[in-house]
Amino acid sequence: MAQLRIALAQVNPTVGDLDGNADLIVDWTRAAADAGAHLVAFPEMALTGYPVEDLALRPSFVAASRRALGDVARRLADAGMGGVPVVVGTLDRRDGGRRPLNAVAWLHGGDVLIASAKHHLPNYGVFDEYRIFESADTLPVVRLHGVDVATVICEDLWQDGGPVSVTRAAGAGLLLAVNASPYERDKDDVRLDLCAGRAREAGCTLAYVNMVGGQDELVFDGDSLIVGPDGSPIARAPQFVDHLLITDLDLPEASGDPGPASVDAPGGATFTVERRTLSSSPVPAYDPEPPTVAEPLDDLAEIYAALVVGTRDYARKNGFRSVVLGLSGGIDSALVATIASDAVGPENVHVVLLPSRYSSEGSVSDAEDLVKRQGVHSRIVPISGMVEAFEAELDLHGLAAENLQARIRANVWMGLSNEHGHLVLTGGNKSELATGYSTLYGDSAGGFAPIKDVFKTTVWDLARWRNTALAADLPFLHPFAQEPVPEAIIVKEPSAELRPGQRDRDSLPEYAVLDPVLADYVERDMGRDSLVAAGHDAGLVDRVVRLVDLAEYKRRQYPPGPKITPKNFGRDRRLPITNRWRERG
Ligand SMILES: Nc1ncnc2c1ncn2[C@@H]1O[C@H](COP(=O)(O)OP(=O)(O)OC[C@H]2O[C@@H]([n+]3cccc(C(=O)O)c3)[C@H](O)[C@@H]2O)[C@@H](O)[C@H]1O
Ligand SMILES: Nc1ncnc2c1ncn2[C@@H]1O[C@H](COP(=O)(O)OP(=O)(O)OP(=O)(O)O)[C@@H](O)[C@H]1O
Ligand SMILES: NC(=O)CC[C@H](N)C(=O)O
Repeated sequence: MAQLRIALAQVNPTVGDLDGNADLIVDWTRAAADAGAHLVAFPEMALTGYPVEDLALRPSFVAASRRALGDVARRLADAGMGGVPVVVGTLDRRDGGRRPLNAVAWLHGGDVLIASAKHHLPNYGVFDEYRIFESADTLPVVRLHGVDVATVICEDLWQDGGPVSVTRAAGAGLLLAVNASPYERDKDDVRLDLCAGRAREAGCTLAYVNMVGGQDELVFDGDSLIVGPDGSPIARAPQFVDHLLITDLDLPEASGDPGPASVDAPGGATFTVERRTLSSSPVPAYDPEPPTVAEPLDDLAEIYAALVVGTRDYARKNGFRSVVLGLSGGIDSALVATIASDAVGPENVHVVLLPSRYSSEGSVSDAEDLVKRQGVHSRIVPISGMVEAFEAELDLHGLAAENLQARIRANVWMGLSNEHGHLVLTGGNKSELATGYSTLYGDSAGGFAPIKDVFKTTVWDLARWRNTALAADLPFLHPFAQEPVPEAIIVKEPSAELRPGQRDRDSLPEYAVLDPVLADYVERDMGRDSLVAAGHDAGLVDRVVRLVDLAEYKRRQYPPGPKITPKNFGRDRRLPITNRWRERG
């Protein structure tokens, strides 16, 4: 056996920021080298950020990415780190290739030593990789201190018959997977099982490095890990934070046999095994450090973390230091304000209380209680006068007059955003987006929507969870002196307060009944008959399905927000707006 100290760099790159990401790679390699690592691995497309979407189709970006990779290799060597091999995901192109490659490169001694590319291109859910990349059939195997290390890229683990299926025959002693695997609820357990199964298939230890941070509607949770050849966990990084996972591994030494130059995979592809040797003699024995094994977060903690990180990184990476939102005294805007305080700090959160003639007493007093608890900036802008002026000029009645209030509120947020440079946060939840229960250009206006993928029942759960959570539970929670969400806001009946006595339940089924139907229809794509067969009331199903189908046009105009479920409204669910298909009984 040979000893190797592996560093998995769970970093947060920014899409398109080649210079900033290059600095990240150099800085983290330095930290890994200082910790005595023999190999440092960065996530999939760490140099470009992920996903680059159609930027990959722009020759200027591909060329700049290729130049940046060579520059990083030279910078590492110039800084005295050329002796530590660095494995990094990047964007590449084959001479004469039709499309670019989602690639992984080994940097060593100032050079780009070897570059291979992803075989399985995910093209479902939020992914569009067939559109932008071409697939490759190579398995790189690099001999490092006597251990043969093979590399694969993210989706290559998720599909059968790819490079993992030939790793055992290629004789690898360590399989290194570089990933950009977005968060969704419970995915950490799925990934652990997946890695365990692939380690057993490959017959060797598997090291999995994932990205962390937010990119538009995706949030990467990190959760990098290492499992042994029998699938048993060896090391695990904490979720949602930058982390250098350093682990000492005992790995089998490569045999003298040069191994096959190509291997047929069970699915029919033939993989070329591209071999290089960096050093064939083992590292002298040293005292290994105990591995880090972080506990995964529980369900509500990880959802909340995803919402905070998604909001924080959207604001930061788009140049916003502060946010503004309407605070109504209802639970949705209360939770969004709390997420915002955790994401950018209460000193950078500006809330506006916009009472109308229909606002309840608690609308202002409960909102003010939250302002006091969290220490955010607030102002009151009564809207009755603006509404009356508008009504008088336009002669609006009924729903048109009701919606006017929501639109005037949105004008206030956008005005303050234009004036002070705040990002406007939008308060709609997934139950509202699903049923179209929001006003176009009114409460649905804004730049980023932190809870758009969170069903209303989970909104309440998260508010309760946050009131009990301590800064020790998650490193980025603000240490409020008291519970940040007033109990009065959590227990009150939901209402848009656009007309006297309006309650959500006059327009929608109770959320406890609605949300399970929505989960089955929206996230599991069940048709009308399957929904009824699953036990949902037939009348309720017909009503809900109709509301969802008719609201597609509203969703298409909704701001982006963090994905936390298996199917979000956004890249995950693409339906025609003009659509006469109706689910019928
Ligand atoms: N297929 C299509 N493609 C493009 N546009 C389409 C369209 N169909 C209608 N439209 C447009 O959409 C308009 C109707 O949508 P919209 O103006 O939103 O109005 P609408 O959906 O009729 O009313 C908003 C509803 O949201 C409720 N709500 C719930 C929670 C909070 C709030 C709040 O504001 O705080 C509101 C409110 O009580 C009311 O029931 C039509 O007048 C038309 O202009
Ligand atoms: N009186 C108000 N002052 C400030 N903002 C408001 C007011 N009323 C509504 N809004 C804005 O419009 C959004 C939509 O209102 P909606 O009633 O759907 O949500 P909510 O009041 O936060 O929660 P709930 O639905 O539980 O009452 C709010 O989140 C808030 O941003
Ligand atoms: N970047 C990828 O290839 C990600 C795809 C993979 N199924 C995941 O979600 O982890």
